[in-house]
Amino acid sequence: MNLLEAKAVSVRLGGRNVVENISFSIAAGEFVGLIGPNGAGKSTLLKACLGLNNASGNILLQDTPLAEMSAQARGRAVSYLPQEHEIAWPVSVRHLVELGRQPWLKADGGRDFAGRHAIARAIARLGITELAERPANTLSGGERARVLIARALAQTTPLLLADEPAAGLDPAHQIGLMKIFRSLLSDGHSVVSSMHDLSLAARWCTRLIMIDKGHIVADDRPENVLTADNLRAVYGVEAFFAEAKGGPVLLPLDLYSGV
Ligand SMILES: Nc1ncnc2c1ncn2[C@@H]1O[C@H](COP(=O)(O)OP(=O)(O)OP(=O)(O)O)[C@@H](O)[C@H]1O
Repeated sequence: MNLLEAKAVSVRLGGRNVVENISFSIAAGEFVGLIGPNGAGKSTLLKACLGLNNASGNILLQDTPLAEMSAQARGRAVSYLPQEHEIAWPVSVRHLVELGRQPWLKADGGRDFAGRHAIARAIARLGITELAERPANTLSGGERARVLIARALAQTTPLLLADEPAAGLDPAHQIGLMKIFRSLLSDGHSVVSSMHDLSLAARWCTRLIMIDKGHIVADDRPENVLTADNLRAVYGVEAFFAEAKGGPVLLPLDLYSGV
């Protein structure tokens, strides 16, 4: 069973196809990096997989068409970390993380025992125990990002779709986040995450889907996607590649001159 299947998905915005005829599937135990330049269609594709925009084609979550699922069933199948980290209200960090349990709350008001564990685990994993009683709208950008990741993890879904989750995190927290995502795979969970840091993508993802102008240009193991040719053609950059003891290193060095 696939956790997610996208079949011929297109999204039309502002009079043009921003995502065009994209198909892919996500099995259990994958960490898929969604990469591509600004405006390539990554966020739009993630939103289409959640039913958040007016997409054509078919999306299936665990073999069930998204369109036939209740909001609660969707919330139990997939969690989402949006690119925007706006928190308008002075709710406590703990309460914000607790909101991740919404799809699991019982209509009879019965206690969500699994939820208590999930919330505590998510708070510990993201290292935000000290922040738990703080109003979430007073946090720094990186702290806010970690709180929202904790909320998504508290949802305990088999699939997490994350839109640039590493943006705004310092290097230690970026690596910590990559390790958390990788640790989810051993439970059969999967993560699909848009990302701009190609070194993180090369090192931590099990697979990369490279998008350009609304199309998939490569979908394979990181080393087969992050080639000099693809980086020139899609990003217009020349990059330095090396193999360090801890994994691959990829550093964009200059603009590709096209000669
Ligand atoms: N509501 C909208 N109306 C018109 N065009 C839109 C709308 N939303 C997004 N777009 C356009 O669709 C294209 C894809 O946007 P999207 O946010 O999916 O890109 P992205 O790959 O996530 O980019 P980034 O890396 O900059 O976050 C962009 O050119 C964007 O300007």
